[in-house]
Amino acid sequence: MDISIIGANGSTGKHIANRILLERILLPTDRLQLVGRAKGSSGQALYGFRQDLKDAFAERCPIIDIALHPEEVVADIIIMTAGSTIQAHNNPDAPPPSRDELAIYNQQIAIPYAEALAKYGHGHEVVIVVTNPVELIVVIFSQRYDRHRVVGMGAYQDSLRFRREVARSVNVSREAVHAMVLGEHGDGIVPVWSGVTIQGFSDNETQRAIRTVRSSIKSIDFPQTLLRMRNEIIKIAQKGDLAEAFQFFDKLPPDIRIMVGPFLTLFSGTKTDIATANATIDFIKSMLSGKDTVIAAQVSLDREFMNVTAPIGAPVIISPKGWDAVYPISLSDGEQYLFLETARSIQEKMQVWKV
Ligand SMILES: NC(=O)c1ccc[n+]([C@@H]2O[C@H](COP(=O)([O-])OP(=O)(O)OC[C@H]3O[C@@H](n4cnc5c(N)ncnc54)[C@H](O)[C@@H]3O)[C@@H](O)[C@H]2O)c1
Repeated sequence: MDISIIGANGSTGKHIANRILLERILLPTDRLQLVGRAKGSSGQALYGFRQDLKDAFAERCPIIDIALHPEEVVADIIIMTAGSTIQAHNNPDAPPPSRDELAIYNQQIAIPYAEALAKYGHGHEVVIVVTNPVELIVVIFSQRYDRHRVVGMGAYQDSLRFRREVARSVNVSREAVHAMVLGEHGDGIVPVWSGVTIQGFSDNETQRAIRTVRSSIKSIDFPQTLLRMRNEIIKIAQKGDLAEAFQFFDKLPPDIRIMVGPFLTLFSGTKTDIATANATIDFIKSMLSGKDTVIAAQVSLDREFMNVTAPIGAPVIISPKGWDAVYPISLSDGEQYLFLETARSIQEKMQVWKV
């Protein structure tokens, strides 16, 4: 098996490469391809990065090659991590950072890779999209290549965060909580409270626990609550008191923490690259396990779920071929409303971004 990481010299790309080798996802006879751009420092730095990986993993290293042009990308699994990332700012009058700011720039990076894949690919590649805005980059690849072989990591990572935050609030381990986040990897997230199960809790106990910890009784109130709480915490972070901001964060409801956590991390001057690499590796392992696994991921829907046609986080069955089908979970009325509103908002953005 071959894996290609586009943007391998970036912080997320590097962590992913390291984890692939650490967890022996590739055998010494397999190939890892590190992809950078010919113009710019990353192309040069990849030669050094390859050397560092060889030093670290010696005979456990797969064959590592370097590609500096989109048409040279060849692999069974292509991980798209190239692109710019959002920056924190300290201007209280400016809107909070949003992944949407990256659209124009990252779109231009993704298109040549999607076109090269459509032209030179063997048709069996699976593309895992990490680059933001995830929905946009998923649609760019899906328009040019088999959409069932393109999946975005955002909803998967948000779901892992949701499980962890619920677990933290009810004092169990993340493994004991099953939960999904659908919708957008951004303000339009849809935490599916109606589907939460907690190992060791009866249905009644689960419902009681959820009522105690969730941010709003009704899903339709969630977006407003999220905006209000996020603005409050960003103000504290912009004052420069990150210790206080993280104390405030710990008291927030779990569905708010999913969204606020990455922003607060950004304001502290660091990134979410380790968690993202971890989620990507987790995802690849599930995909390669051969078992039909249901996960939340951004895919380009064509009416398979709630009659929506948009790139959006949906419950899908994944396999080594990508996503085979949507898994028909039922949502509460409020969650359905949120999901459809998010789909409408994503469709509007796609029109603005002209895809
Ligand atoms: N989905 C998620 O949960 C999640 C989490 C973290 C980051 N991200 C996204 O992943 C992307 C990368 O984030 P990062 O923190 O690693 O950024 P980074 O700036 O550290 O790395 C980006 C890399 O992309 C490379 N690059 C730029 N243009 C390229 C091109 N044309 N071809 C090949 N490589 C190119 C750069 O040289 C750089 O090495 C961003 O869009 C970020 O928003 C997503």
